[in-house]
Amino acid sequence: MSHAFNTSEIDQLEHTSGQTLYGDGALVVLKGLLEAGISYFGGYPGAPTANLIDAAADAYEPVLKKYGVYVESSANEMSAAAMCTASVFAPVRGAVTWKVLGNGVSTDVVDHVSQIGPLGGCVLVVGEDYGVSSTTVAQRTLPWAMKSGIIVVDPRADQQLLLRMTRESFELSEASTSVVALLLRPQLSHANAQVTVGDNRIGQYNVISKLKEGIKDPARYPLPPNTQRQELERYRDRLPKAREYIVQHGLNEIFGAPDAPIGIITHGTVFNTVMRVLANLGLADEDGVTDPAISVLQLNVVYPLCDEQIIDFIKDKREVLLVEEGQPDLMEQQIRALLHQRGIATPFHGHDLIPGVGELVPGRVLPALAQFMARLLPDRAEAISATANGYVERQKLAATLFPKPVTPRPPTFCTGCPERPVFSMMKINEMLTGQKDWHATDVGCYGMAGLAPFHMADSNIGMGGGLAAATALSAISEQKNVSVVGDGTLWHSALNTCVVNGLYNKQDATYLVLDNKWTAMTGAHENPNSGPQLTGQASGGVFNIERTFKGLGVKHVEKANPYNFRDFQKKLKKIQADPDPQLRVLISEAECQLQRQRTVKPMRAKAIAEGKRTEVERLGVDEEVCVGDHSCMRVNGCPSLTLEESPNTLKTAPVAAIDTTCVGCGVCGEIAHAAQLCPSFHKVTVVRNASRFERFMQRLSERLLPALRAA
Ligand SMILES: O=C(O)C(=O)Cc1c[nH]c2ccccc12
Repeated sequence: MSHAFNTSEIDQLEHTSGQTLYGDGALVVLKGLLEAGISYFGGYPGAPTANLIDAAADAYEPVLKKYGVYVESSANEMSAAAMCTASVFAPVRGAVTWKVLGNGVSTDVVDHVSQIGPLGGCVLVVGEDYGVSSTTVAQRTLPWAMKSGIIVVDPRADQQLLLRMTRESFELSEASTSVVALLLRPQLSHANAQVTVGDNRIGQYNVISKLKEGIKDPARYPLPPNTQRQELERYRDRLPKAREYIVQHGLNEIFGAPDAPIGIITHGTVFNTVMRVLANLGLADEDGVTDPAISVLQLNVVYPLCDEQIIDFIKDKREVLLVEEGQPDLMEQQIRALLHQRGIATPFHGHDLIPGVGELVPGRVLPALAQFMARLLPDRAEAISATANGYVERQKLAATLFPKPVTPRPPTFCTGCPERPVFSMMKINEMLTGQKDWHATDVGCYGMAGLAPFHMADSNIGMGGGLAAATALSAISEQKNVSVVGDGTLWHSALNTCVVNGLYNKQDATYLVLDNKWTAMTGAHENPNSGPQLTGQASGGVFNIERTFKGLGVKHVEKANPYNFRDFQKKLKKIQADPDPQLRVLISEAECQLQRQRTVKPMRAKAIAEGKRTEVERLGVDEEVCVGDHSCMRVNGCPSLTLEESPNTLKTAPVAAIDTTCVGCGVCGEIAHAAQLCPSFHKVTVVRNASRFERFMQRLSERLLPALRAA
């Protein structure tokens, strides 16, 4: 199925040297991978590189297949990492992708690949997100990579450079027999730009032109005594070769005159923030040309650091400021140690001036940079401080221009989402019985149950670890455990981590499996449960959740449709009342509503255009009947359900109203009834291309109704 890219975008992947490509960072990286001549690509979706998986899926049939690239949607990050072994035992290039938190999932396998060292370029495209715009844990890839001898490429936000760095990552990997992590931050993956491309290459060995056999070399097995030798070679030979490549090929860049008296060192897309702030302070122009007093060393590779390059940059400067984002501040520690070791006395600043924790957005860098520059450029100090203060003042002023604080809009379940009724029911049960269960959830849409109006994700600890997070709690607490997992996370890792663990250790818990057929939260990706593979090819397995649980020996398995409130409620109560102290499973089965609408809407539009009769159901609220108690909303949170001023001036409370985005799932009406009998909800059937008889009846009632009202 189509993911995010249209045909004209994908066609550009075959553009040749000198032609252009317009697209987002994911498309640019995929072009770079083709220019590098990869033989395999895989990964597990996660923001901010889920769109790279989309691009590969959309490009598979028209492009990647022709180039003989093996493409897989890996079961999890560890599977993806394990695939990189192809580059260890054959001279083939390949790339895999995942988000920063996936580093941990992949670690054991990546550590082995990295220790032996790949023969063909091996690149991990990691979605870096220290600003947690799409992630739960603030984390840098750098410390993880350093402990495993993985090279880290962290390009500034410039798509042309990103294309080059994607290709160079493979060269760098081969030159140093090392794994390379190419950081793709949201500022790059989600920004569109035009780039000039190169020619694609076809890998020497691939799906079409196959390798005879892998290189069998017991001397490279990661077992002692090879292990100790590999560790020695990694630090004695391989990383120095990486440094050599980085310097010789100018992967790091200097902006401004290298002998300018004031130096700034930065990395990744933090560079763009620094340049923006310098421009705001009048110390650079909008094109990034800095004031003659300032030069900037941009590290597009943050590990390994190239000692001589850094020393050369710093040694004759008056002062240098390192603008490093986040913790641990490993770049700062390394540079400080290096300066100390070489006896270089240039005053060096870092997190003593720059905020040490959190994303370095312009507003946080500006005061620090202004203070640093004003001190070093006394003749311009007044102007710099005035500009900086002006920004701060204007920010304060802007805040006062809003009459009230802006209403917070936490993310929530989509209109018609089949997961909402499950939490509504549990919330209503809690209200009616006063019994508060412990809800250990996982990573997925259902994690949003932790937000208003449910507050029902008591622990949300890592992908695939939800139920397991409650094993000790189940044993040492009197509270009942009701844990929740989605189908995507179940097949990613929870099946082993939670289910096998819970059954083996006889955990007393109710496990709710929200089976919506998609890895929905990443932007609707295929998982074993969805049917075909990401590439559209048929899957080789049967992934039946109910049978899987029964096969593992779960005695009590129930399955229900969450839109059928009464039946679901009955089964939920039954399973919770089961006194047997072991794992009980309730599967909630209904397709992700967004995905369903993506199939249903075009079909409906076609039917309407063909003059066929169609029906759409919508819910409505009778504003005269609604008393404004909002029981329909309090345990709901549907984005289509909102408030309107009451038409009745005697009723002061705003009434409930449903907008036209309603998909007619009926949950709000059910909730209103379950929470308190509510007569104001009604269902409307919108009929298109109505039959003659229907139109006749409509005209008749239009004529009769006024007469009846008058009577
Ligand atoms: O939707 C996302 O981007 C996620 O956070 C999902 C996800 C994918 N792989 C992971 C590994 C650890 C934690 C979360 C994820």
